[in-house]
Amino acid sequence: MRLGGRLQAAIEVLQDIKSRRRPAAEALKDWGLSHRFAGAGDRAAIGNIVYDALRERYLLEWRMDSDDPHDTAFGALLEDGGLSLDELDRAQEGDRFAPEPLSEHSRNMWLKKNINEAPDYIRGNLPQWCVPLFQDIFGSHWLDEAVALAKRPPLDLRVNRLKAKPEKIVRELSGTGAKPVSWFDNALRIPPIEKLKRHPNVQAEPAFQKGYFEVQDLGSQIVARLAGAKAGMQVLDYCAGAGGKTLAMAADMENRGQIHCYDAEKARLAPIFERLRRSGVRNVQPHVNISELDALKGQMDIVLLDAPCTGTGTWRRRPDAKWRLTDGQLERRIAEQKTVLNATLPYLRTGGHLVYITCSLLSSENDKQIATFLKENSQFKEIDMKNLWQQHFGDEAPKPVFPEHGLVLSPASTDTDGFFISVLEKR
Ligand SMILES: C[S@@+](CC[C@H](N)C(=O)[O-])C[C@H]1O[C@@H](n2cnc3c(N)ncnc32)[C@H](O)[C@@H]1O
Repeated sequence: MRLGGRLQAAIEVLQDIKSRRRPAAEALKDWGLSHRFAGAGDRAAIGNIVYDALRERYLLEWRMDSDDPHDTAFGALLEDGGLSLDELDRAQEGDRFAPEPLSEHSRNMWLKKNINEAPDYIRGNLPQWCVPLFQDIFGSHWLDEAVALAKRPPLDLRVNRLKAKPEKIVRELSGTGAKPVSWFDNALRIPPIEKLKRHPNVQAEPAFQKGYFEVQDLGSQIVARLAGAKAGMQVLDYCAGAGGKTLAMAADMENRGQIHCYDAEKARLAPIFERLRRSGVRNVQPHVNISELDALKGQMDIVLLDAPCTGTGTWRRRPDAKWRLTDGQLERRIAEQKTVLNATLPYLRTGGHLVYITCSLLSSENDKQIATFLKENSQFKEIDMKNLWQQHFGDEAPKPVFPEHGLVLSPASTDTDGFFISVLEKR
C-alpha cells in the first residue's frame, strides 16, 4: 500500500474507535482481518498513524480546528510523521486509494496556529477533568508530565538472566538499535519510533524464542525489582495477569524459592504457562482456584499486589484508554483495589512485605489508597521508599516523584511508563 491508502485505512479505524468507543487494538485487529492483503509493514504504518492521532488528539484537533478523524489522521502524519503539507500532497498524487484532501480551512489553521497559544489541557492532551488529578500528584510540573505521557514510547526489553547476559542479547539483536539502560543492569531499550519508521519485531528473533529476553517496560521491571524478591523466598503474586512481574521476580530469585501466582481471571493467567517454559523458570506455581492458596496463609515473605487500576501510567502505549476513562471507572477501580488489598492480608507472615503496585498516576488509586489502608491496618509499617530507591539505584538514576506513602515513576521523571509502588511491612 502507498501512503495514501494507509492514511485512508487509519481514518477508517479512527472513525470506528470514535463512533463505537472501542479499544484501538480491537479496531486495528478487525481492520486487519477484513483486509488480509495488507502486509506487516502496512499494518504497522496504519497503527502508528492511529496511535499518534490518539496520543495527541486534543492538540491535533485544536490545530486543525476540527474533531473529524479524517483531519486528525492527517495531523498525526504532519506532526509525528515529519512531513510538510506539500510533501504529504506529493506523496498522495495519483494514489486512487488516498483520502479526500484536507479542506482549505484545516490547511490554513494548521499553518497558522501556534501550539504555545493553546490552553494547557490541550497542550497536555489531557481530559479536562483529569487536570486537577495530575496537579494533585505533580503540582506545577503537571503539564510536563502530561506532555511526556502523550509522546511515542520506547520499546524496552528485560534481559532474562536465567539464560543470557545483556551483552549477548545486544549482539544477537544488533541492527535493532537495542542498547543497555545505563542505570538499570537488566534492561535494554530501543528508542521511540522516528517519523514513518517502525519498531523491529523483536518477538520474531531467535533470541526471543530461546527465552533470552521479554518485552517489558522499564517501569514494570523497576517495580518488580523494588519488590525485593530474593533466592529462597516464598512469594505470592496475587494479581499475576500474564505474569510480567512474576517472571521478573523469578529471575531475581535465580529460580530458587517459590512464587505462587494467582489471578481472578483464568484467561489472563493462561499465557504464563508458555512464558514460563520459554524463560526456563522453574520456581513458579500458577493457581487458578483461590482455595489452593489456603495453605499459604501466614507463610509469605512477600505478597505482590499489582492491582487492577485505570492504567493512566500507560497512556503512551494505550492512548485510547485516556479518552474512554470516566470518573465512574476510577471509582470502581478504587473499590476493587480496596477489596484486593484486604484479600491479600492473610497470606503474609509477620515481618513479611506487602508490595502494592499500580500502573496509575492518580493519588486516589495510590497514595490515598495506602493512607487509608494504614489507618485501618495498624499492624503495617511503611518501608522508606527514598532509601529503597537510593539502595538500588544510587545517585546515577533519574529521581521518581515521592508522595507521602510510596514512589511514582513517570515518562517525565524516570523516562518510563507511569507506576506507583509502596512497600509495607507486617509487624
Ligand atoms: C495490572 S493487572 C496485572 C498485570 C501483571 N501483574 C503483569 O505484570 O503482567 C491486574 C490483574 O488483576 C486481576 N484481578 C482483578 N481483580 C482481582 C481479584 N479480586 N483477585 C485477583 N486478581 C484480580 C485482573 O484479572 C488483572 O489480570
